[in-house]
Amino acid sequence: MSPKMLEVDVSKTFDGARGPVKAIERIHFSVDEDEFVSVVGPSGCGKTTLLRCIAGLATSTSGVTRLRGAPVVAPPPELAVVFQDYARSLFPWLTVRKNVMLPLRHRRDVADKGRAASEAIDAVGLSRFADHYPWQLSGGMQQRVAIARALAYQPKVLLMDEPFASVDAQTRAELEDLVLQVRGRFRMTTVLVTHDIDESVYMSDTVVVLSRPPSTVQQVLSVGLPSPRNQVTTKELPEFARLRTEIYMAITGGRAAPSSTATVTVR
Ligand SMILES: Nc1ncnc2c1ncn2[C@@H]1O[C@H](COP(=O)(O)OP(=O)(O)OP(=O)(O)O)[C@@H](O)[C@H]1O
Repeated sequence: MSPKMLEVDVSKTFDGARGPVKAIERIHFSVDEDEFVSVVGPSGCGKTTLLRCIAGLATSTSGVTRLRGAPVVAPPPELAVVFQDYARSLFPWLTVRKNVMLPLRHRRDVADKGRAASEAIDAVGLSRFADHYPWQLSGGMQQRVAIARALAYQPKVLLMDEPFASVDAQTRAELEDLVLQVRGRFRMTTVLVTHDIDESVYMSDTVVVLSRPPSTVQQVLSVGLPSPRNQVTTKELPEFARLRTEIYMAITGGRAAPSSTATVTVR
């Protein structure tokens, strides 16, 4: 049997000022090729720490993450990360095109780097702005640039840490749909960390629900909603409401379920 695209097994204890801080007891789950997995959980349960360990940007205290069977000990070349803070992840003195091309300098296997950058910029709808600087763009457009940069890199695995948290609700919905479109086109395995339960259901094939810290995997839910997803009709489906309620109940330990219309965010 061929290995999973990602086999995540992370435990993490930090050296705090007042002794060890056990952030992650043990988080263990796997991700198939081309699968879209969201990770949700209560505030401070270690979502960012988990993503950093999967990306090889931090080391697990015990356990190991495997990418196609190989242990991740440093950031693997076939993996890209989109962070929440687009303002800090883009270089203000470089144009959109140059920002997008920057990581490609390490990719000897991408023959036509200019074309890869143009295709990614086009995919996020920013062709007209390729020669603009980030500070000439809105927040949502800057986050599109960060997504384009990850796409141009042509990663096998895309990790995203709260990528839409800093933009307004309408832009957020647009970016969610953009990621769903390009994910299919670029054939990527994707792991999304989010506070937003609705977003996790809307975007994913699978939702991994974490417990309070020191965190473990509390529940893994398959999302069988039809694709392509639609911001209105998908969210009206009874199955969407059932899943969001189940996740909400798991995270809050059974407090009253949300109404069917409010967006559910866990902080
Ligand atoms: N470098 C560090 N040193 C000590 N403790 C840390 C460090 N980084 C994170 N922690 C602790 O580990 C726990 C998990 O933090 P993390 O940021 O991964 O959680 P999170 O789920 O992403 O948080 P949020 O929901 O607020 O985004 C927290 O208790 C945090 O204080």
